[in-house]
Amino acid sequence: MRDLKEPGCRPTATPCGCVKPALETGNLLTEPIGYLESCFLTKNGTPRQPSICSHSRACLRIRKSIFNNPEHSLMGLEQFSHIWVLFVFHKNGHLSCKAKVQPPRLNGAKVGVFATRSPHRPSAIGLTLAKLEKVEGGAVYLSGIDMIHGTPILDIKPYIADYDSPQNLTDPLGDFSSQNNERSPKADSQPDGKTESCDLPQLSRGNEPQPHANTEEKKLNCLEDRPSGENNKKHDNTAKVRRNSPKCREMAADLSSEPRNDQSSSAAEEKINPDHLGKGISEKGTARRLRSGKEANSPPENSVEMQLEGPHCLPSMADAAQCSVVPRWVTEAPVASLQVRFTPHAEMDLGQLSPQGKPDASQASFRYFQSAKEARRAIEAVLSADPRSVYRRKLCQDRLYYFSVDMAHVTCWFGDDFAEVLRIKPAPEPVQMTDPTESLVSLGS
Ligand SMILES: C[S@@+](CC[C@H](N)C(=O)[O-])C[C@H]1O[C@@H](n2cnc3c(N)ncnc32)[C@H](O)[C@@H]1O
Repeated sequence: MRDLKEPGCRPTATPCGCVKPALETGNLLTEPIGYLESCFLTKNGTPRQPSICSHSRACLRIRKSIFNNPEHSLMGLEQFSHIWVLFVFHKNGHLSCKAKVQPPRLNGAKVGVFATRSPHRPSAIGLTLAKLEKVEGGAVYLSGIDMIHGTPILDIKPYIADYDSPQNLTDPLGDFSSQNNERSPKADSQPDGKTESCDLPQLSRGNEPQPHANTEEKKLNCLEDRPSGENNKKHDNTAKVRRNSPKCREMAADLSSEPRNDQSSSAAEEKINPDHLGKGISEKGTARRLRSGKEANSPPENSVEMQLEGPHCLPSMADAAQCSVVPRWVTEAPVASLQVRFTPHAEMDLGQLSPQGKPDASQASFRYFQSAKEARRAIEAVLSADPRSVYRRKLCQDRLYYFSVDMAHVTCWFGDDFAEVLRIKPAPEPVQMTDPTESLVSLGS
């Protein structure tokens, strides 16, 4: 095998005397294709993964400095339902070099940064799967996002289930479709020309294509290998619940993390024993969480390691190649979803924020949400996933929490298993997106 030498930081000279292009060394200076206009104004209250808040919305306008005719670069994209968005965590404050981080889902326990979706990573690059609402000229309209207003976008690519979802690569024995004696077409054509890839159309699904659902399905295929008929039956029911609930998708999604905070409590010192990081399909725990958020809350924080033990399904590497596997600490993390309630005052406040397009002179109006009801749903989704950092959750539990989504500036507080919205005021105007003259983004340190 050829020796791969560390390329070092400096560009090298080629025989012709030119400087070796940055692409060769990977030391990229790249230019954002655009800056996101997002309903989330600050990091506070921005969901940790796109699946948490399907009502969240954003717009990306391709910059004219990238393509003279931005609309040309988007031709054909409208035929896809979802796109990958690559972006820079530009509000991290500094570049992070912590090898271990503390995902909020693990409530203080640490894990390697590359095993998480933490924004704090050596190359501050984020990857989000967003729903493509529409393409209009040189602009792309998205929903289900987890990026803040002004985020520099490096690239977008279509989501193609056949390429991007491991279970679409093979069709192992024991999958649901064969069990039901129905062969499912790989792709269903939709009237609008979009192609929706779904292996299991006979199972009930939400209103919108759910790329994440495929991952769940493959996990279930693994579980089918379990010998007990009873288990299989249970799992069958679970499968249906999981597909129908957006919460299911959210659970596996929340792997974001915070940089280690030395002020945090001793629980933050909890470490995950690598021996316990077994890859397992955590059907049981997931079902338990779905049945009762409170129940899921019950294991004490220091039982994280215990929960990592005893996987229900330990696929071999061959199995793993056929299905998407996540460790149990992702699906069985000790942080449950919260109940969300609004005080009468907050309800009244919300009613006073008028929907977009029908502004009352005396009222603020939403830019991204179509109604106060939609805004309410978004606020509920954000809060039920508990957007607080581990530090805030543990040491500042009784402090008020603020965040802004679209035109709503929300004040709330948290109890043990609930979040209560106290006030909703008009948020400050977001910064207008203008094309900066200097926009080269240096990736990494
Ligand atoms: C955990 S990251 C996950 C992002 C992406 N889905 C991924 O997996 O790479 C999402 C969090 O990053 C933070 N965030 C979003 N946009 C950001 C930006 N432009 N700069 C810094 N932090 C950002 C928000 O606090 C949000 O909750």
